Amino acid sequence: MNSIIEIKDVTWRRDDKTILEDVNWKVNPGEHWAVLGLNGSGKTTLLNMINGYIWPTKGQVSVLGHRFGEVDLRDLRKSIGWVSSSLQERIYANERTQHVVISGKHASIGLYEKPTEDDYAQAVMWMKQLGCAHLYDRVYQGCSQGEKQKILIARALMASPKLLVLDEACNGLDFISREALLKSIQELAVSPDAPHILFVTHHIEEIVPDFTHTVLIRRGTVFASGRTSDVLSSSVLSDFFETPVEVNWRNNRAWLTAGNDSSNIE
Ligand SMILES: Nc1ncnc2c1ncn2[C@@H]1O[C@H](COP(=O)(O)OP(=O)(O)OP(=O)(O)O)[C@@H](O)[C@H]1O
Repeated sequence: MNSIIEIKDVTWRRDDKTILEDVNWKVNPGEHWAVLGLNGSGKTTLLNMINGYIWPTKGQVSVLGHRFGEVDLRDLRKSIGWVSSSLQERIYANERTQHVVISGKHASIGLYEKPTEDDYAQAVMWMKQLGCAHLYDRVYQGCSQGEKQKILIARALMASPKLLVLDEACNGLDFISREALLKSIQELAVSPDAPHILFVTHHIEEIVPDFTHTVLIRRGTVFASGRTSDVLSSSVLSDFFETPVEVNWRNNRAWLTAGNDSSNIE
């Protein structure tokens, strides 16, 4: 497979509005990407396109080596895991954690078949990988926000996806829960046969070193993309945010502070 994702000259218009414009972006095998953009910049639209929920007005999309128009999108979606807040809201309140995880095997909400021994064994394996095996047999709704995210990631892994989209996975987490989740995601990223990860965020400090590459989305266009260490520089980000910011690297992570002149931040 030459590329995991290839988006060529893609534009998407809705009504009179251009939501994505001339987007070019390539994810190669072996890369994990952070997707960073402000509210309304077009990240979700781009993800919806990658998952085949919307079709480009212009340009070409290939995902996991399949060109849109030449592939059954329902089949393709089986290879894509997606964890988002909208999924969080759909899980049944009284479901046990291991059953939430097992439901990922067929991407269903709830279970329609009696799980096999093998299903339970796999659920435990993925819960261990995510550092949440201690939550086995707990009621899902009783888990904390960070614990729920780990369970939902384990759920997505039950289908052995080749691409895993984590959409604002750290939203609503306190510092400790956020760091615990990021640690689990990093361990997943370096594990054998790890899926390619797309980590969508508003926050630079969530971009851990295993996200080898970063794409910056602004107003429906790719502002910059490339190796994370190159993209997350003070000069690139000051241009991106259109206000001076300073990036400090600590433990291979970029930390952002407003620069001298923060008068543009309202
Ligand atoms: N179906 C649609 N019809 C019209 N406008 C849309 C549609 N989908 C998205 N938009 C608009 O496109 C822009 C980009 O939205 P999108 O949800 O992709 O941004 P985002 O980067 O994911 O934002 P956030 O970080 O706030 O979730 C927004 O202005 C949004 O209102």
